[in-house]
Amino acid sequence: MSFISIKNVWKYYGDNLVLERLNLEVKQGEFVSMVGASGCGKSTFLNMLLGREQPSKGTITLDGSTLKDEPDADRGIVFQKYSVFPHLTVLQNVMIADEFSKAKVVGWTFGNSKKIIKEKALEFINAVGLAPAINKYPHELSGGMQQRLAIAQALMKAPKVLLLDEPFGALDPGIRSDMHELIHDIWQKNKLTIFMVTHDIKEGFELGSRLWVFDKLRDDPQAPNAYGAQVTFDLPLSARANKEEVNKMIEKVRYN
Ligand SMILES: Nc1ncnc2c1ncn2[C@@H]1O[C@H](COP(=O)(O)OP(=O)(O)OP(=O)(O)O)[C@@H](O)[C@H]1O
Repeated sequence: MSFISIKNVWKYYGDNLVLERLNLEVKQGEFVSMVGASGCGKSTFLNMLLGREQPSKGTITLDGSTLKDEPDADRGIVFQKYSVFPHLTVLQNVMIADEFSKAKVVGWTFGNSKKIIKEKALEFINAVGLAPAINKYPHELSGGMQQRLAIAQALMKAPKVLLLDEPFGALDPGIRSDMHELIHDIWQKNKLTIFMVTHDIKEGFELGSRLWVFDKLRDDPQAPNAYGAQVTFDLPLSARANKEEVNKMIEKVRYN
């Protein structure tokens, strides 16, 4: 049985058919890069995986169960725009990700529970290289550091699936390549299943173990909302393909 199973999924917003006939199986530990034209439904697809949107037709199952219709600890998400709280320090921002889930009954965590959360937070802060900045506020951090903080927050809940919506789009090229190393290490060490939307096809090839291209197979200019996008390419990628291989594959996707 696949870890994530997408069976005949369609998504409409009103009369607008965004996605159609999605049939995909994903194994645990895969890193799926997703590319496609602007507006073709990539974020909509991520939102369905997160449980923030529901398929209009079809089913998505995780570990054999239909996805819960709201986000839960199984699935963490990192957006391009940083989701950190401006009035909290780095340490507080990471701790709060866990405190929210533990605080439902008592209102706030204290004592031993807080100590455990702090130790866990420090571990993730360390893993994303923010140890020297634990007492800094987000406005004192660079864009790359803020994105590292958002990743540490997402990892705090030990998600099985990490959803990345253009996580590095706002970063300078040098910082981007550091972030690529970081996310690659996190993926391998935590045996995560990752779905990443990117506009940078090269980034998609370099990071993913599989690449999906979203596109419309049918398009009617008179009725632009009549057909939805599908996954028109599903390419397995060797882990960290070399540059020459990446360039060849990019050409293949462009000219088909
Ligand atoms: N909540 C919503 N209500 C109505 N329509 C929506 C909603 N969310 C998305 N859409 C529509 O669904 C289509 C796909 O949008 P989506 O954001 O998923 O595309 P995308 O591929 O992620 O685009 P981009 O690459 O520009 O981020 C668009 O036509 C958009 O207007």
